[in-house]
Amino acid sequence: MITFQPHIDATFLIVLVFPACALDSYIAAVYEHSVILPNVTGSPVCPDDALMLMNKNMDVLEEAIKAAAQQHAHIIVTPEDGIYGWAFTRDTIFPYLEDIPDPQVNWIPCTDPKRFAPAPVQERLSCMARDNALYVVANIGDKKPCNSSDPKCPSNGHYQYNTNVVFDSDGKLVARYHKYNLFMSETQFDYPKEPELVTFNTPFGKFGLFTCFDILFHDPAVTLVSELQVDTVLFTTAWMNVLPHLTAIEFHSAWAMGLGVNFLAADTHNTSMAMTGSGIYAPDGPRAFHYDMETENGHLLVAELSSHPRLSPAYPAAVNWSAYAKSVKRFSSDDHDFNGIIFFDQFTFTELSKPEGNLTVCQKDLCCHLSYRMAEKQKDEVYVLGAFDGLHVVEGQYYLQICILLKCESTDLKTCGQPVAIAQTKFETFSLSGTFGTTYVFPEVLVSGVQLAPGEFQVLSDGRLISQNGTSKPVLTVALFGRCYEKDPPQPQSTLLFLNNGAA
Ligand SMILES: CC(C)(CO)[C@@H](O)C(=O)NCCC(=O)NCCS
Repeated sequence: MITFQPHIDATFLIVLVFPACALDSYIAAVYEHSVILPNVTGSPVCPDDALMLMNKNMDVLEEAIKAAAQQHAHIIVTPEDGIYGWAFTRDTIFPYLEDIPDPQVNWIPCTDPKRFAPAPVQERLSCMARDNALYVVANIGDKKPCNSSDPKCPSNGHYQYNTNVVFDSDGKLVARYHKYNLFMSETQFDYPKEPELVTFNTPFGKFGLFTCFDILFHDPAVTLVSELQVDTVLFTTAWMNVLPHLTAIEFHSAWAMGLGVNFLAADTHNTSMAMTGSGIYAPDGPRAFHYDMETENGHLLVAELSSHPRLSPAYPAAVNWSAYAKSVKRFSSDDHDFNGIIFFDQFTFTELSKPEGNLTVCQKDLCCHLSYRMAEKQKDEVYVLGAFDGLHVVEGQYYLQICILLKCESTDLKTCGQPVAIAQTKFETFSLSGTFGTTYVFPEVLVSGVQLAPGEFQVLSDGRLISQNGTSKPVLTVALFGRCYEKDPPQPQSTLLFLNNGAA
């Protein structure tokens, strides 16, 4: 605090010389928001009605932001589509959009609201950040005028972008990111011509941001970490959970671990769309997470993180994901292999028929090895080990290599791979590995009730995902989710491609 005193005191000098002292750790908050949706209309509403709906959502976000500030949070992330929802056409979303300037203009909307007016949403978000003295991350819609000299200019004369914005603790706009990998239903938005690598520096580390479906692809997500070396990723999402391997908390925590970054994931909450699952994840495991399919309530998470997780002594040395698996021979024959489907992909499975054992299952270039011991083999539960090496083509195209241990939906082997949320079987130990042809592997562990198991498993430098003492809750899924980005079709994937290939 600068106090007005006639002499220059020590506090004043420190503030002058170190305007922001570096912090070794900071307090992060994410808010899972149960978004108030507009009525579905065929024609656009007027701007006042659009703002009224957005203000209702911002009323709720403001309470969460105040509560986070009371718990001394330095930054809070709020979800994708959290201010206006998602059921739009290009025309009906238009009244919800604002022209969001490049942050280089140095703008505090709260103190200078008319400079790029009309911008009531940016003004209010900026004031929430300023009044509560913390960074606020939100997802809103940007519109950018274009004209007929641009052959790609949409017919309404505007590009429309799904956009993350960040306001610092003075309320200044410090980052703007336009979503690149739009999900199939997002026909209301355009994608930017090139993926944007958006970062900003704070006294508590370097931050990068992207949105939802971006997490499945190389750009900008992987580049932000591997080349721009961000410490923490800010992630807004409206994630529709897919068991057994693509639930929000499971996949987002695995991405943080696989790439070795902090990851703040704020999910929209809407149980009818299977949207729930937010978290504060560090490279060595989750610090806080939330999954709730029982209520329609929002939920605030607050936890402390290291500002530079890669510098911490606990940070694991680089992992060679295939070292162990390539050094051993097959554990078991393929005599009892069978096929099954996980989320439209045909896996090769083999059953864990004994209470303990060593198994191998292969598909194409990928062999997966499992060593395990169950606490007790339950008669009414069946587990399998599975392998998949191929291009996933439904709701997007991306090349996968996956090793997975999962509980089948029933004792009928035909149900293996179908969603199941509850289990009874505890494992005393497991060790899973695979002969991956990629360095991008995300280690997943999901336990009964769709929960995470912080601190109950680890990755060894030879690529084994192990649990020495088992997890305290019964196992749903243990997986090594590998991504072979170089085998993907070109990015980004247009809506047209989804229309041609989208099954479901
Ligand atoms: C898990 C996944 C990828 C399976 O296809 C899918 O269910 C999913 O959550 N996709 C990302 C959703 C997204 O971008 N939402 C924003 C607009 S509604």
